[in-house]
Amino acid sequence: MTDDFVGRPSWPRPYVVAIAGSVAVGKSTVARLLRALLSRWPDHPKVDLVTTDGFLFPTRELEARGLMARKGFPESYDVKRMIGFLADIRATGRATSPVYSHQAYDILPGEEHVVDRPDILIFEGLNVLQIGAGMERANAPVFTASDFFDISIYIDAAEENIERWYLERFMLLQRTAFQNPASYFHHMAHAPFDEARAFALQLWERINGPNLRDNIEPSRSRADVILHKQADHGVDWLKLRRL
Ligand SMILES: Nc1ncnc2c1ncn2[C@@H]1O[C@H](COP(=O)(O)OP(=O)(O)O)[C@@H](O)[C@H]1O
Ligand SMILES: CC(C)(COP(=O)(O)O)[C@@H](O)C(=O)NCCC(=O)O
Repeated sequence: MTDDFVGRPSWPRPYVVAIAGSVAVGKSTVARLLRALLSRWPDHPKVDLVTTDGFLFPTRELEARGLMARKGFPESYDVKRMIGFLADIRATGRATSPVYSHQAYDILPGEEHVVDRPDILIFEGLNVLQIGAGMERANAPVFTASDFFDISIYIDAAEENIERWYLERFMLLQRTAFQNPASYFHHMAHAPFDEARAFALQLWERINGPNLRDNIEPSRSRADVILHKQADHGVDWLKLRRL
């Protein structure tokens, strides 16, 4: 009755789990594992997973704004659309998100991921705990993504390990995904090891490393849970802020 009066949904809304952390720290691995584990619980079988790379501006837009070397930085995301997505999930349990392809290195035109009343939504991305630039300004956002989370988990590790995981993943992709002529990095498919590694190191040193230090790590203290990984990906400690 009260819910009818204030216009809240009378069905149980999705429980939203946010997963944050650096590029290559293991967010998608943890998210997929969590999804598989939670799906097994008999009382909430429907678990959906959405990644925030779907809310990156398309390459065309990033190029127009001079942001191709700032991919993953706060200004490279359509934050308004992302908050709108989360607000729709809260209000109706249903929403659609654009789809990003690592192969195309771009948003896929015309494709969307439809979320339809899951019991649990895992919302994964390096920016989920960021509060947006210019909070002091008159046009400061009314909501931040965290307003829509039931629990948030920050995956943490020493930067030297994350950088190594990034380089290892790049070298693995060179032997596999980059071999596909449709891959954005196909020009690296046959590069000698040292050249490919130097290329990946530049991406880390110019984009992902600075983004970790300037924007991602500063959001860590907002997480409910910090899960710290050691060099072999094993979790050596876990901190709970509040539950
Ligand atoms: N538990 C793990 N054991 C072994 N390798 C892992 C583990 N977690 C992540 N990795 C590897 O580390 C790299 C980064 O993980 P990924 O989940 O892709 O990170 P993110 O989504 O944060 O960019 C990948 O190459 C992945 O295979
Ligand atoms: C799309 C991303 C911002 C998101 O990274 P993710 O959280 O999926 O690992 C990142 O993969 C990226 O493209 N960074 C820019 C530099 C690079 O190509 O690594």
